[in-house]
Amino acid sequence: MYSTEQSFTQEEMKYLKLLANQYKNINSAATEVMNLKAILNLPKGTEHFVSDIHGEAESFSHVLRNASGVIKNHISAIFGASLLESEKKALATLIYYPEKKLEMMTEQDEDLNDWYKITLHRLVRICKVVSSKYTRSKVRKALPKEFTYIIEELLHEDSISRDKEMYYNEIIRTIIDLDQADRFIIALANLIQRLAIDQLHVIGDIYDRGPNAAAIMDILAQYHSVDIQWGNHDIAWMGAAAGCQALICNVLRIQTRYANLDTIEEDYGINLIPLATFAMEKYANDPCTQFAPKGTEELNDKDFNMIAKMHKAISVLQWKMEAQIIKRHPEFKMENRLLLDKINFEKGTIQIEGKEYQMNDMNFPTIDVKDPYKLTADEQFVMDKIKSSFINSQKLQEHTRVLYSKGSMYTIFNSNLLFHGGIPMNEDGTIKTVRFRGKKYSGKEYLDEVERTVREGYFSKPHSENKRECMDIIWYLWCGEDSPLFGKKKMTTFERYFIDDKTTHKEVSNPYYSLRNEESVCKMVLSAFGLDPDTSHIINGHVPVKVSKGESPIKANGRLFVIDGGFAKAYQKVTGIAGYTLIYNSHGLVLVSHEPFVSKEVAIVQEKDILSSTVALQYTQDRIRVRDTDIGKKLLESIEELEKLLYTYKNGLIKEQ
Ligand SMILES: O=P(O)(O)OC[C@H]1O[C@](O)(COP(=O)(O)O)[C@@H](O)[C@@H]1O
Ligand SMILES: [Mn+2]
Repeated sequence: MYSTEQSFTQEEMKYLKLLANQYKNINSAATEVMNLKAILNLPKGTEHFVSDIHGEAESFSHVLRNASGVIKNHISAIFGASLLESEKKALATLIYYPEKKLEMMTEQDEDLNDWYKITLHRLVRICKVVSSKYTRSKVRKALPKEFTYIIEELLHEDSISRDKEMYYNEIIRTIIDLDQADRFIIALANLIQRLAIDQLHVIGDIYDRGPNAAAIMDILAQYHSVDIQWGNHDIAWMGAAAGCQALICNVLRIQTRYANLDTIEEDYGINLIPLATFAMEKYANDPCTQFAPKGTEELNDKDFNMIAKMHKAISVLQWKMEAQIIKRHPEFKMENRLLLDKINFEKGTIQIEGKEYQMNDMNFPTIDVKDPYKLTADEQFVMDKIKSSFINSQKLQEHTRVLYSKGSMYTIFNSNLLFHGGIPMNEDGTIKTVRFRGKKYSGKEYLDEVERTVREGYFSKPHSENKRECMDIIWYLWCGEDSPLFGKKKMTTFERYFIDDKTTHKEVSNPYYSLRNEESVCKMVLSAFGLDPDTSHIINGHVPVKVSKGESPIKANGRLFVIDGGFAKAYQKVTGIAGYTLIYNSHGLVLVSHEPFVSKEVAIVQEKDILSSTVALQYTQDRIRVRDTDIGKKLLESIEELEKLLYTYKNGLIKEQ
């Protein structure tokens, strides 16, 4: 509170007068202070962290539906021993997949009235618990329009008096009598899912490898509250959508490598006929063995062969387009990635960093030995066509804008520092100073500057020199040594296709990836981002945690978590599990590991959840309240301003309106 000597600067008075327009008198300012103080005491909302989804929309959607175990925990806490395990499972599945589960119930052809009654009662009980963390107004905003009134009545009924209980039962009976039970159950199930998670964090790599990145983007686009930290694969798509040709080739190369042409053609409406025709003609008699697509049990021979040819054609085009960027930017120091001119076309070998290697394939019909990076007229035609399709794909551009508006290089949220890859560091454990666009930056400033450039690359004037420059930098972020999103000495794509000697495939990681095991290093990074090193955490994705080899996702004495456990099916052999997610609720942090997701059908029919285990990391006795969160800090500031306003009213400095 403020003493009578309290005086305000002119600036403050100006601000308080503006505030007085919103809170016109003592009563309204006082009411707001009381409301805000009440919010401060609510338990902190639940945060959900996922990473490296890599196109696996079905597993991702399942993990969102079960909120990494949050819903199951609510069911157990509410019903305890009063329900059989099988009943709890059935209830959980109903909440995750209400439409499908109801369809199955109706097929059973029994009288469902009792089931409806019991189920509706149970769902309302769960709704009461999940909504108790929020203000009434926030819950109201989440309610489905058509049932707002009834749900509010049910949520706030306390069954103390018999009258009330009768009223409550009456509502439920009416819902059933009017054949509205299905609709109502679906609405309640969705509401529970919606309220179970307050904030979703996606720590990068939504795209590539898996079949359905576009579906994931659709889910994220309409999710109630999400932030995204860009991954190297996302940035590649963002650059491609901006029109960077080298990245367009890269994303097409990966789509053909994993035989995911549907994402390109069906989801994004990008016409691949020019590439297919070109590839079929140029590689007519080439089996393109090294370019056989992966995970293709369902493909017929004809498609398989065509995709392999497209894969090779676009890869060669990629190396040509990349060479143009590398030559434009000596400061990228990527000349060692110029490999087409190191091929000895007579001997069938290649010279890399002073050593000669055997090439396993020497059929390069589009490469002019004298000028290996020059595009043939046909290649230029294909490139132009594809580029125009990327730029003009409405859906791709929509999704890219979601990545821009909800995404960033890093996010600081409730004392956690979230980023996909790493902070470039030196061997000695110091943060590396990087020359970027002519100036020197390190750590947070470097990431901020990179982020600004990524935005410029997409939003600045089409066809301008500046846009091209920024798009080149976006390409660098995909595969450059000092890219915080990539962070390896080089990306050995060419070597992986053409050289059998595996020593050439090695991609050496930046020292960050081993240094982050040390608590002191993580604390230093946290401090560099303005966070309290003793209570904050770093959360990363990007590098699959090799659980089967005994690696732990918890590093640096609990200061850092890596939650890339392998949503990507192609990587589950390496990790041994199907992904980690993290939950941060009002009790603390919980790490959840997942088993491979078989299919939606199995999840529903067998009522199979894929949670394999949960580890409570840092659990507090006292519940974490909104006052302890970032939002809480903002609310405390607002309360302080309102108290100043109250003071001005009470001391005649500002008139009530
Ligand atoms: O396993 P794939 O699809 O062949 O991709 C390998 C490439 O992917 C990368 O690992 C980058 O992808 P991630 O960000 O998923 O690790 C490169 O370093 C590597 O060259
Ligand atoms: Mn990655």
